[in-house]
Amino acid sequence: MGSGIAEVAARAGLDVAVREINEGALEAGRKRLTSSFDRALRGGKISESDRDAALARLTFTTELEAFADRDVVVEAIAENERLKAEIFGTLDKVVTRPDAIFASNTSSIPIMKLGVATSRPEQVVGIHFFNPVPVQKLVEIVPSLLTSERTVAAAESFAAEALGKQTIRSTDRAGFVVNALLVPFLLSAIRMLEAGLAAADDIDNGMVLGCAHPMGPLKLCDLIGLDTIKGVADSMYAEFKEPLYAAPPLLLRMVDAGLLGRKSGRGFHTYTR
Ligand SMILES: CC(=O)CC(=O)SCCNC(=O)CCNC(=O)[C@H](O)C(C)(C)COP(=O)(O)OP(=O)(O)OC[C@H]1O[C@@H](n2cnc3c(N)ncnc32)[C@H](O)[C@@H]1OP(=O)(O)O
Repeated sequence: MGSGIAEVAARAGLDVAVREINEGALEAGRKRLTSSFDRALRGGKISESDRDAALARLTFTTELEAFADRDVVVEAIAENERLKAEIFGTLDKVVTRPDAIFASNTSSIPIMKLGVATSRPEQVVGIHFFNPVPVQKLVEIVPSLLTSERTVAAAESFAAEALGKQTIRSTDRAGFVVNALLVPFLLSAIRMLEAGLAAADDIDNGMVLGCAHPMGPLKLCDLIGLDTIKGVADSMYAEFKEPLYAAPPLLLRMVDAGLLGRKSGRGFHTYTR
């Protein structure tokens, strides 16, 4: 989702620094961004000169130090609490702006856990985007118990006024608003497939043609990434101990097998990249 967030911010006229863990990941991210810009160009959503201007506003780096002077930093790494807390601890040391906003795009990890990894928990907030970021209008704004009202207002203004998204506020509970409703539905679809009740295409067609969903639940799992679904389910299960949030064995096996959905070429469906 990081590339989608960077794209939306650059198209909105902001100066954006993108950091990836190594050169390979950086190149892959740059390619994703370029092809998404090209898609917007083909679809007539952006002119060639606006695309070039947006691309010129993006810088790519492997160094976290590039964020020293930033107003807003949005973390969008894998759903792993330990890694996210480590990144927030490092960002706290690296970002020199005293009033910077430290945001996480986490779907399910408590913002409080990330806030207390810094010396500035009042400046840490959830800014949660949805896939595909350039298309979905919603952003969830998630203050922790220690987030200041100034930070929440700045996060809302960043998402709504700067990026043109629509915001809702959520309490800092795993899953927030949308995933608390969506993830049990997606896990139910996986359990239905696992139980042999119906084929993947039939489950997907059922919800698309019967309930007018834009895509079926198994295709949506593939779009989000099966590792991400597992990470979100694990966080929600850890928080509430509700069986409906427990990742089904089929999901666990597919993640172990590297069948992660669109990004790996195969999940519940197969994709050509
Ligand atoms: C896990 C979490 O924490 C959070 C989450 O992300 S939960 C997931 C939330 N997302 C969803 O539920 C997605 C539901 N699905 C959809 O909205 C749609 O199926 C979809 C937008 C993904 C694709 O739509 P579609 O009609 O099947 O395909 P398509 O016609 O190719 O695309 C529709 C539009 O979206 C654009 N689009 C599709 N994928 C895109 C992408 N990856 N990037 C940019 N634009 C994209 C297309 O250009 C097209 O735009 P126009 O209508 O202006 O031409």
